[in-house]
Amino acid sequence: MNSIPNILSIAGSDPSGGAGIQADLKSIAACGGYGMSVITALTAQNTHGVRAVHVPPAAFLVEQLAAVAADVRIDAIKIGMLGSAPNIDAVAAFLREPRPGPRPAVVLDPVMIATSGDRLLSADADAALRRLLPLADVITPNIPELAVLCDAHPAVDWATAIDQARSVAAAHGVLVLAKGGHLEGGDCPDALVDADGVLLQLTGSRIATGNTHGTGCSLSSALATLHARSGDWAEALRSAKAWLTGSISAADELAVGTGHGPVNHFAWLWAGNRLPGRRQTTAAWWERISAIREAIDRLAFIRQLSSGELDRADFEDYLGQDALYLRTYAQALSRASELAPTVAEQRFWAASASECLEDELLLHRGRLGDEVPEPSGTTTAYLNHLLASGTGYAVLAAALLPCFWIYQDVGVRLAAANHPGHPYADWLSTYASEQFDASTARAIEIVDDLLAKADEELARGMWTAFEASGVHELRFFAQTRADALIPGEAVADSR
Ligand SMILES: Nc1ncnc2c1ncn2[C@@H]1O[C@H](COP(=O)(O)OP(=O)(O)O)[C@@H](O)[C@H]1O
Ligand SMILES: Cc1ncc(COP(=O)(O)OP(=O)(O)O)c(N)n1
Repeated sequence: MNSIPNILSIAGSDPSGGAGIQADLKSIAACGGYGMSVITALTAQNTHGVRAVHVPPAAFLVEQLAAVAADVRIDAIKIGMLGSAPNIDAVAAFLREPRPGPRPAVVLDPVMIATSGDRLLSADADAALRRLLPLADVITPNIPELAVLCDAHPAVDWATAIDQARSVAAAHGVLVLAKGGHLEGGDCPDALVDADGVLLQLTGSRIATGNTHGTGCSLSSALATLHARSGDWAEALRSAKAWLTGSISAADELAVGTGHGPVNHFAWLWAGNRLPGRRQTTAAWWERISAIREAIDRLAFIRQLSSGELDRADFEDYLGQDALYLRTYAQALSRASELAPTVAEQRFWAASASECLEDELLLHRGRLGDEVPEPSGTTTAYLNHLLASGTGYAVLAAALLPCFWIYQDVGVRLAAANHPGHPYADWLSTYASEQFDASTARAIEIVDDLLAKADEELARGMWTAFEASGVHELRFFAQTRADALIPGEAVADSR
């Protein structure tokens, strides 16, 4: 079970290790992620400032992005120094590309000028950067960058900074993290702001140190990583700020350069602090059972049903087991209705049970007559698993979900393969159902809500029930003669 999110940093290199991708990779690791870095620009800088900047052709940035995305699941993206307008456009195109799986959250640190005063974005790139802003979920400008984004003078007080953040959020449809690092005074507040105002404000005391090189890079990477773990911006910001404060407090323990030195990224962990646990979501579960889903798609039964080559006797075997399955599955749905804490959820499960029995009558009896086969060992094992999960609502809901979700997902491809002369045209036409799509979405929503409220032990139990049902789905589809695979082997191959 993989609980370490993959975080992609798209940023420039700081050879002194305090800012840029070097800071990003340290921050991602310190906050519990696996860091990857696509490099936009090389700087020659140290703790005193930037001596030179080299921006390679945007085509090479495109190559790097494509190589990573072709192979690695990306759970979140942090964007830092982009250097040039062509680089910005290349990143915008990458973010717009459709790809399978949940969309990664994007944190954009609109790096323009280093605290040392050196430019890190070419002067002609401001317009391109504005076009990129709406593709991010959160942007993290410092006070001077915020001023550029709203064509105003840099704020000299916190209230003005918040006003500017609100106007940028409204103009670009993005959350803005306003940061107080560049203000005078003993406080160092940060606030998450949307078009309507402050969503969350965190106060903090200014730590008396000159070693704050790379704090912006570090904070934005930490935010992306912690959001990938928790799924919640407010929670991610609280944890990121606590971690960064610890890292700034311990910055003077390092002896790196004689200027404006870096923060101590691992001090917080070395002091024995623990990261918050990763919050689970059904989207992540769905990813984790991708091998099971792919194995289902590879089954001869599915492929032959899709092409129309499936032997009629194999089809009838499947229908017989499906009819038996649906009867007891309806009991498990009714049990969920009995356990549901709200009337809305009670009604949802009860309606699903009723639809399931109607399907059994309409779809199966019409084709099979009154002949009811014996349940196979595979069918019995799946049903026993569902009935045994009925001791608690959350675990039962998680166990029921794959039957909605996998059936709907496989059904999309089967329905697409249908055509007027298809030998199983009437059966395949039952797969494209907007009503079933809506029920699947509702079941996902219910299980996600339950997961958000579950403690670690319950979440583990829910995942175990969900994964087991995924395996039972595979075995169920694999049980006809069409598949030479022994179901146990198919499952072993898929995990
Ligand atoms: N001396 C400091 N003490 C505590 N927190 C600081 C200090 N300097 C910066 N921070 C925090 O570091 C983060 C980055 O802030 P800021 O310096 O405003 O951005 P940037 O590094 O992008 O210029 C913010 O969370 C800010 O509150
Ligand atoms: C390569 C590179 N990227 C970004 C920055 C700017 O760093 P930031 O975290 O905004 O902090 P300061 O060091 O400017 O306070 C950089 N210097 N180099």
